[in-house]
Amino acid sequence: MTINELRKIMPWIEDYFSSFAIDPLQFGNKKLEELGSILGEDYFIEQGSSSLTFIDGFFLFMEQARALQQGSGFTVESLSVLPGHNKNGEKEAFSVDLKKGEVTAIVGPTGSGKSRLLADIESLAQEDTPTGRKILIDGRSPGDEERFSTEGRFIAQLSQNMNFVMDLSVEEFLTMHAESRMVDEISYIVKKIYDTANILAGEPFSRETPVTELSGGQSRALMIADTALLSPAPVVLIDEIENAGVDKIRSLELLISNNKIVLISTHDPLLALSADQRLVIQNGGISKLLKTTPDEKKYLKSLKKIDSKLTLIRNQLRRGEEIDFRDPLA
Ligand SMILES: Nc1ncnc2c1ncn2[C@@H]1O[C@H](COP(=O)(O)OP(=O)(O)OP(=O)(O)O)[C@@H](O)[C@H]1O
Repeated sequence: MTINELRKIMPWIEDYFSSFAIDPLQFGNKKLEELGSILGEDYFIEQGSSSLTFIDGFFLFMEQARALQQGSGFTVESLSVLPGHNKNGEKEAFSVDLKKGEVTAIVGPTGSGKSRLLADIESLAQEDTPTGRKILIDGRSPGDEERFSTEGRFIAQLSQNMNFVMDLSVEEFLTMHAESRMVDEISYIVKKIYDTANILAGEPFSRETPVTELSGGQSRALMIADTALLSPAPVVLIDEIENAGVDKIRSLELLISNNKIVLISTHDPLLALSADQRLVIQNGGISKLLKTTPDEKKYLKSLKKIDSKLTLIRNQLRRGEEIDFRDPLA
């Protein structure tokens, strides 16, 4: 195929050419293999490469881009947390298996070690963190490459503070992320994430807002929508969604609907009971694993009513209004 023909089916290959300072339009009717002799070996040596590496690299680039287009290529059926020890050095009693499509809440007093457990999973701990826990993916220990690679990471973490380091608008940020994921309909997915984030956020924001100017709740909402709709990561860790001023139940539903393994550290009864099960952490160690019972699920309905009433009052207070006492729950 000529370079023009290749560009037609894979427009993103232009990036590869530009990394060698080659303008593909200039050689559109040539074949890739001809570039070596047209430009000469010295040209490639000047670029710190060789014509052979240029050709080999092209095929590698194509393979990686294709893999990206088809998602991360990474599916995870289960994560296992093998016992470590609590803050007194006492061994945890059992290991925990987390499966695809399951939501697990992590509950326990302040300072008990909920964030530590999330951090162990995030770093795929191999007995090398303060808890001594070991994390297995689909029953096997991850290799160093999986643990330390910054590319194609399969765990997405939504932490309590979202700090953006780049001064881009919301639209530019989402477009850049969508481009890097090589999705086909960039403007469609950008709009979908933006609309969803605005539904989740307490206060709406515009596409032109610089990400660094978003409030805590708005940036959290943006990251939740982005993680649910664009990130291929099959594992999502959430640290205390409740303090962020986002619609927590909708956020959870959005993440669950994407068939991921979701772990959420929480002090919120509504979130804890929305999960399929909850891990109880005490003094740095996992002490219990409780399945959410049918009675608890039933109770969840009344909790939701109380919660929506609370949200209403919170919004009235925020808007500087007086509280409406007409509702029987008030
Ligand atoms: N098994 C352990 N061994 C040693 N240190 C631990 C262990 N588990 C947790 N810690 C440490 O205890 C401290 C508190 O833990 P962490 O921040 O995870 O608590 P938390 O439950 O998330 O608290 P909060 O609810 O306030 O966010 C951290 O410094 C953490 O590293």
